[in-house]
Amino acid sequence: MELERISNSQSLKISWIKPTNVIKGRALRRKKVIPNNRNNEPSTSAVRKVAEPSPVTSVGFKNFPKPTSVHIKRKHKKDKQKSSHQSDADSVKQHAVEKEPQTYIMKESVSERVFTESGKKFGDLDIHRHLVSNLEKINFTTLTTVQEKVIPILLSGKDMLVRSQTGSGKTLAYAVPIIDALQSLTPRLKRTDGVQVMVVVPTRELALQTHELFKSINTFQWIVTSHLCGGESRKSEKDRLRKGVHVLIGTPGRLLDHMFHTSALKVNSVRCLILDEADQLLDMGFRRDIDSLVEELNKSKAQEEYQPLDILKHGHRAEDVEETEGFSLKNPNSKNRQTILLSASLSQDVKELAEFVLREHTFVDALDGSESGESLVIPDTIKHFFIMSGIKNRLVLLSAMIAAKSKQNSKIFIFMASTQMVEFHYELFTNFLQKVSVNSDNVILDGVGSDDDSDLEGVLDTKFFKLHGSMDQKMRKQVFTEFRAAKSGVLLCTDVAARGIDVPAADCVIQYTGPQTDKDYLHRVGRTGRVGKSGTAIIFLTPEEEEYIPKLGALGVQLKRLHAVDFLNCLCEIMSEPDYEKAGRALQQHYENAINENKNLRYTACMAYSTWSRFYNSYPSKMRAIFDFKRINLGHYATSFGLRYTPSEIGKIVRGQVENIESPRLNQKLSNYTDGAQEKKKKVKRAIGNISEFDSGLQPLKKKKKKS
Ligand SMILES: Nc1ncnc2c1ncn2[C@@H]1O[C@H](COP(=O)(O)OP(=O)(O)OP(=O)(O)O)[C@@H](O)[C@H]1O
Repeated sequence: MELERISNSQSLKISWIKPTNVIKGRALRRKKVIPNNRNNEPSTSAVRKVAEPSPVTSVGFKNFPKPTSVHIKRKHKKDKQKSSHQSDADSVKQHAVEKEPQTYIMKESVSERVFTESGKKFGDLDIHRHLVSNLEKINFTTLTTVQEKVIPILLSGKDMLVRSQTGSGKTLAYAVPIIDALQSLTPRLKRTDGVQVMVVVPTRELALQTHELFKSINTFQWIVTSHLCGGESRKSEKDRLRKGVHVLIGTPGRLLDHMFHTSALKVNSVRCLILDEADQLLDMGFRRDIDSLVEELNKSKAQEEYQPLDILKHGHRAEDVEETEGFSLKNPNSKNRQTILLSASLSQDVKELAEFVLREHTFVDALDGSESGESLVIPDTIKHFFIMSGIKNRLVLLSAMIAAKSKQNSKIFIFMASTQMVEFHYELFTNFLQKVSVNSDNVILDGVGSDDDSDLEGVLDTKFFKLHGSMDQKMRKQVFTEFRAAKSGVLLCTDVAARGIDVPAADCVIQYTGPQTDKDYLHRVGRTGRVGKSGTAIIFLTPEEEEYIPKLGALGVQLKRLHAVDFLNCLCEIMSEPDYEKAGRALQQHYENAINENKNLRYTACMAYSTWSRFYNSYPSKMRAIFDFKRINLGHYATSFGLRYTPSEIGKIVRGQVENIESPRLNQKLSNYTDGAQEKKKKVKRAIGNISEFDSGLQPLKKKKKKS
């Protein structure tokens, strides 16, 4: 794949295999599984670097913009030689006037159009007019490309494999024809008729979200929709099922659980099975559950053929019914079940699943012309950026970015490696960033835990949310619903929020920890730029990880560079410090002090660091050359968790061997201040009492001139 270096923005598409557009029947034959993309990955050496190595400074925030500042003790010899000639003279300010950022782009890139030129409307479809008017009421008037292609085929009763980019409206593409088909059944559906449509999705949030969409478009009160997703009381779920459900949405485990253990769940009349987000279902290891689910549906269907209910309903036994070629949702006599598989990417696994669950099927690709195939397409409304900083500065840089984005009323997803990492940053930001405040003498006052919180006002006009798999279901539901409804906010999350989740107003995705696979990158960024809206995706990289830029470039994702200084400036206001470097250092110090003084926060930080390092150590082999655990400086990473301990000391704390290490190492490079809680409290008190004499450590904050 030939790459060239350009500096403008273009649309993007990843294409691994020569594409075809619509393949009828069993075109996708089972093949020997070849690890995804192995042979097509470009040699990184064939791709020119994003920026020439810049000289390094090892002091504080001056090394923010140095993409190649590499000071790692455990580095390989070769690398050492390479970096030894780099001088230590660069600075943020110098960097700010650097020439235009460079980007990589695949020579031929195409994009998927969300809406077609035809401008076809829901009103043009042969569906119930009440359904159309309700869709229009909730602002669904024009069909998206995938809807235009999928709805007629779905209504014709064929099995289908659908590939379309994130945020292209796949859910509505099946929800509309399903509701229309169910409303048209005669005699009208009764509660006792059992489940007619089963929708399988990978996560609880997605089950909830999909159900909400069904509820919002369903104007026919006799059609009952519901969702099962685990984490809720099984009893209340059973009660719901006993009353009768027609469209049942759920995660594979919970659906199977009820199919085996809830006699009231009647699945022998399932007419349509939807497997949504198929790539994620497989990535999450649900293949066996899906196989069992399909087998269970088949078994109950076979039993149904001899049940008297069938004779009562249709006046004859199912075995007497002439089997129609191709199932129709609208045909009550059909013995076939229609199955639809939807995915944003087509991996070999997805194709194999398609072969297992689909009968003679149609392949629908939302890309125009014959340019589709085994590809993963990202909306071209998303602009991709990377930001590179020294490892030690990551925490402050993220804080600065949050501050800058919250000024713009952004709605942001921030992806992190682990549950504990999300918990830690949530605690830290809500208590020590959002409430960080300085008094009239420009001395930092802590958030939680300070003697007098009354002076503190939130300095960030944003709300923090957290979402990860270890939260209980009620909480997850609440957070998800609140974040969706919020006008702006910051969601700290694990990959549990990476796929399928639809937060329409989300305009920014930040990947604070790199993705484990390229596909994860694409799904994460797919949380923004939905249905034609614009979005920004930013990935944090360290100099050691810079090879990820050309790797993504080779896949058609062009990354532009962002500069730390643009965000750090926002800290000046928060920290009341005109010099952004000093403001950054002060914030890091503020965090470190808070963590040092607060036992619980300290332990959470240690856990976060520990789980992050396990995550980093478990990158799949294909990514390990870039995210290489052996090359990173773990001590610097400890600093980025606000910890003053060495990695081995952190290990002891996590294992419960010690609660605290008495004299934690001082972060000399970031710290200009004296350490210690007592000392700091004294200083704050002196400042409050208008004592002008400060310890030299606090001088940076004192320097600022009084506002007139
Ligand atoms: N025809 C339409 N007109 C306007 N908005 C639409 C239309 N169809 C869907 N949407 C909106 O687009 C957003 C994305 O839809 P949806 O979640 O179905 O996308 P998706 O393709 O399933 O994405 P992902 O692959 O990330 O799950 C939703 O907010 C949905 O309400």
